[in-house]
Amino acid sequence: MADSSPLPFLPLEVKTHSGHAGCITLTPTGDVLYSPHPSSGRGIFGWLSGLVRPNKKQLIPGAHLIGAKLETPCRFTVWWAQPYTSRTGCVTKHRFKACHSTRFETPDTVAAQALVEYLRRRASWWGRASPPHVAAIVNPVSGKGSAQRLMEAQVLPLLRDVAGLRVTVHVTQARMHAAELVRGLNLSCGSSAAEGAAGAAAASGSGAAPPVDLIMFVGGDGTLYEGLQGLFQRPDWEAAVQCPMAAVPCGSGNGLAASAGLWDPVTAVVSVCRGRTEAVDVASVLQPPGNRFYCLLSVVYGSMANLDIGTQHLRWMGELRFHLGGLWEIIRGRLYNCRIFVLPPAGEGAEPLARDGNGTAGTGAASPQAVVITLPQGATEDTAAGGAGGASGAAAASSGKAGGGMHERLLPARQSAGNAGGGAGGHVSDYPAGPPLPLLASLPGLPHPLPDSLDSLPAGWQQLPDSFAILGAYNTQYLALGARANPGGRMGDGAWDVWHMAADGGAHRGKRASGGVRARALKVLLGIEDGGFAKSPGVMRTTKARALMFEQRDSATWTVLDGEEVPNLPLYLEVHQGICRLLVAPLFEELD
Ligand SMILES: Nc1ncnc2c1ncn2[C@@H]1O[C@H](COP(=O)(O)OP(=O)(O)OP(=O)(O)O)[C@@H](O)[C@H]1O
Repeated sequence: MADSSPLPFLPLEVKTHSGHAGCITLTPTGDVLYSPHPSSGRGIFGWLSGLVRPNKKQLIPGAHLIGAKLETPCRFTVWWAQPYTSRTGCVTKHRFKACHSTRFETPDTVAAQALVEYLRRRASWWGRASPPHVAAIVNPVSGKGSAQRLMEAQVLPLLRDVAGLRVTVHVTQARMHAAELVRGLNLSCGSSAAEGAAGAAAASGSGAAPPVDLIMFVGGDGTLYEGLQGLFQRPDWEAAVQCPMAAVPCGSGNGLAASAGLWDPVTAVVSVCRGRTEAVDVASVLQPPGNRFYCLLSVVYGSMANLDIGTQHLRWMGELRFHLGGLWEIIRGRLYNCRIFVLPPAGEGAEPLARDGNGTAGTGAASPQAVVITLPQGATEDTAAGGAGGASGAAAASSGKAGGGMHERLLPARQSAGNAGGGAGGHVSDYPAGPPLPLLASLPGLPHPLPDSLDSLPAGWQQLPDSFAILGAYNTQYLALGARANPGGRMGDGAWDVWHMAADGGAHRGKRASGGVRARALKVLLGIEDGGFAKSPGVMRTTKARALMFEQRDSATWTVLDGEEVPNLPLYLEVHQGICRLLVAPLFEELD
């Protein structure tokens, strides 16, 4: 942090707000030092006030600086981020709070301005000469509805007034508005498409907006998910995906923020100032007849979906709703049917499964399951379907419910070109263009419905059991601030982790989970906050997947991408390794 360049405005003579005189300098190691002059108080009153408020040296470590705030042309405070830790089970969370010095006054307004800008540039401008431009997309209804207040009370004052960053605030007006806003941004790493510039100008209500260096989502995971759709819909998506994204936790779950170490809004702001990013995988998800979604957090089904979508009416509770939903699932104890095939990374096999004579994966190797959920509206357990016929019934029911309407508006559905190679899901060429899908493209067609066995699939694919208590595919470690559902996961390793608690075969092929399964599900619930459940052998299994095919065969639940419901149709997922950049905390580390 040492700075050898001459700083003509230093040392700067100042007075503290209590009237003591002193000077501000920089130490050789880059720390900001305020040193009071001896006997600098104003006569007897200064001496007395010195007793009450000792006029001491203040040393602000350069490594912790975030900037300075100019309150008037001649008054300013110096700000830094104080590191502290909190602990959840075995996880140590590195966090920051924002602190500021006493208020300094100087008649030399030019020097004050120069010092403030110097400190901001050195601390928070990512080594640039001019401040980065942050586009903040704020969802006013996420979480308990306090995102906009947090933005105005905590985030904006620090980012704009202390760090000196350029911040453009866009408040979402409706569902999917975040996608529209991202499509319209003029990104510094995107093309200067007229559409982008015009959109940004319109969105901000001003003239031409400067190019955006970071897209910051102030809300929950759903807000970022919607923004991600917009990013990949841009004609310049190949360049645009290089623009880092940040998740400021103001939603209910905030799994992405947690997975990046942004535990609270202030820690997120400090992380923006530090500007550390990591490459993260994003998965393309294809759904017939022509929809393509992008997600970077999770695909969940059954109990994990129900505890999220089934508790939307409890949104006012914040994250507590997920725990209550999970508990309810355990009490009800239900198993869910689906069909799932995974393609593990080369050299890695899926969990060994018993096979019957015709190559179908059996369920004998898996152990009991857990539990479940709040049923989708109008669904009863009796409507749960176990076969392909049931799947189409479920799909029909869901298409009435989810309708795909929101998504189809976003990603206009195209009619499949046909059964290319025999799959009614079509071929990848029938879906919107985007990042290449070599694994799915190598299939003769996207099978719809999914086959009963591996026989028609190329070598390498594996089949998982078809009845689960818990099933989720995760990219990141956290699903919510208090749910480390994927301990040890790596969000840039090119594979997603499929966690499953499968039915036990025979006696447990019905819809009810056994007592043993409920007990294991309870272990998951109790140990999910820090991921401790994974240390108990046999509670859940995990399989890595570069691609997967999934079909819902139970109408009593939902399929959910990054916390957002998608139509009840087969989905085909392929991971794009490290395709996007995510802002992470300064001390970010993915734990084993
Ligand atoms: N102005 C708005 N009015 C109504 N809904 C909106 C508006 N802006 C965004 N939304 C919707 O709000 C929903 C919830 O947002 P988000 O997912 O960010 O919060 P959350 O569900 O509380 O958090 P998490 O996903 O982390 O659990 C999203 O599905 C989004 O479509």
